[in-house]
Amino acid sequence: MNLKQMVGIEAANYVTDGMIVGLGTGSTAFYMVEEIGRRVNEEKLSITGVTTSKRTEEHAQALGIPLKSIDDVTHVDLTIDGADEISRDFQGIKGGGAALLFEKVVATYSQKNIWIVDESKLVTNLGKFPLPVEVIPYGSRQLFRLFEEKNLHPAFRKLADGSLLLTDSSNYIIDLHLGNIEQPKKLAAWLDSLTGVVEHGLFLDIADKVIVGTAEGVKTMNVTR
Ligand SMILES: O=C[C@H](O)[C@H](O)[C@H](O)COP(=O)(O)O
Repeated sequence: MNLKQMVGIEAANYVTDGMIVGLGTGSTAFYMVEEIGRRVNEEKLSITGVTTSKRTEEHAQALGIPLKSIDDVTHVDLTIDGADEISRDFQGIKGGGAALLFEKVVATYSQKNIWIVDESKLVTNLGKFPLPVEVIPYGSRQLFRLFEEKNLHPAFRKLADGSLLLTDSSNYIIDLHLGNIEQPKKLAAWLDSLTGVVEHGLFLDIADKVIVGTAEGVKTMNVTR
């Protein structure tokens, strides 16, 4: 079993009957969705899933997990999702799989958030992983120029064929190659203030628990704030 599978299965243990569960996106969350699907089918676990991307929606549907839109539930009990980087103070970068917007919406309305990662995602400071910024296409080149002027080293996210990636909401992603983010909250506030920016991948003060897959086994860290 690989590390992503280990943490995916471990996190699925926190799901209990009757819960409304946010289902994250990515190669780690994939294993959590698989395990929840197995429990729904084999153990008759009764839950409602709220997905964070079209990809996860298709996956969960194929496994027979009952789903509702975020707009059709009163609350979300627990969301389990991957992350691209987690700093020592449990702040994160997400969106390497372009799902940051729906992920942040579901996380925001979730009473608890668990992140599942392998140990390579744990960092001292955020920023080595390029920070995804989701922008509407109209005016996106102006934002790109602004990021260039500010030496934020922007790059439009592209598909293998060279065309611009479109998110589930038909927006573009500009990745900022920052190297090191010294003040994540300041940067997040600035990005939030920009017209045309829909969302960014700084997930601050969101995680309640981090489950890490290491060569020595699974380690669970509870976040206290
Ligand atoms: O947009 C994608 C999500 O934020 C993912 O949770 C994140 O990129 C981590 O994905 P993975 O588990 O595939 O490394």
